[in-house]
Amino acid sequence: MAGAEVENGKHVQELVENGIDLPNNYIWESANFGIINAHVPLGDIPVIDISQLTKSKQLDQLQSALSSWGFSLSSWGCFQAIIHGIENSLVDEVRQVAKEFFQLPMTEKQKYARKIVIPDDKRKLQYWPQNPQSFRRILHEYSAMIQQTEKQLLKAMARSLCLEEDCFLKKLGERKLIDARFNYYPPCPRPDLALGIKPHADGSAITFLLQDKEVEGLQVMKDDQWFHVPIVPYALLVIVGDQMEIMTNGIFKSPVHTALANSKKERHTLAIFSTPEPGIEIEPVGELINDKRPRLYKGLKERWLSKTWFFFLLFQCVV
Ligand SMILES: O=C(O)CCC(=O)C(=O)O
Ligand SMILES: [Fe+2]
Repeated sequence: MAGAEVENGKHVQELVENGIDLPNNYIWESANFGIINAHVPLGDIPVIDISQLTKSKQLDQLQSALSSWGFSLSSWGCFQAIIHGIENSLVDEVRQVAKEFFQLPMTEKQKYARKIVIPDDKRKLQYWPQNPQSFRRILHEYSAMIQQTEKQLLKAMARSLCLEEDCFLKKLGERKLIDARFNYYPPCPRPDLALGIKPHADGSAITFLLQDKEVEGLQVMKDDQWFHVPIVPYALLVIVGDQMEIMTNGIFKSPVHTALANSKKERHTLAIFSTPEPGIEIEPVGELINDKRPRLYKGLKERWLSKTWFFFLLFQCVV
């Protein structure tokens, strides 16, 4: 599914191509999240070697990156995964086809536009671009690798909470979904006024975010303060999603994050969202509910309220 904000029938990419100034309804105003600030402190986001998650040191790192116990100890809810088993060459290929896709004429991109992509029992290959030609092969390989990493990670996350290692995997169901969203942020005439992506928490169980190789823009909120997320070459930013927050009864928090636009440079990112099997209602793990920690649900996080400066492409990869 290709998706975008549309202004007078034009996508933001076309607004940029036609040299149109920022329309008023792209101006970001929020009572809750304040003004756009490109100069926030650098976040000390943990960097974790995924290949070592069987070791207790890395498991402790994982726990401290993700676990918030009560009010005294808060966590990032995300970390930079390195040595994740996905070859740098494949990551480069993914970036390359994403760039090529967004450079195609709008009419070509719109061939893949769908209002909704309903989960089915097979990959929705017909909605995946055939142009660039290697797009399908590369996305297929990449999503298969991500699935392996995800499995390893979900087990480690469970172990870090002293839970049976398959417990999250079981809760998400045998037919959980993997969605891939290619985000494209064209240069924006007023990045001080319009956001790339508005503050939100992901509705997934976990998200694997491949950041742009060079152009920064992501900010994450911790203790009510925004932090800038650095680019770690070839790392995947693993972000706790709302479903994981629910499964862990609020011990792992899904962090609010946002992406700024850039006045000169375009920016590409790829978010892979792992979500529960459709129809499954996610509940907290029983062992994480007790007298000290009653069953806790966070309400829905801030939803998408105003228009944002990006263009995306969403695919269902694996079921
Ligand atoms: O592009 C980014 O840096 C963030 C993307 C994101 O948060 C999302 O797609 O949910
Ligand atoms: Fe997100």
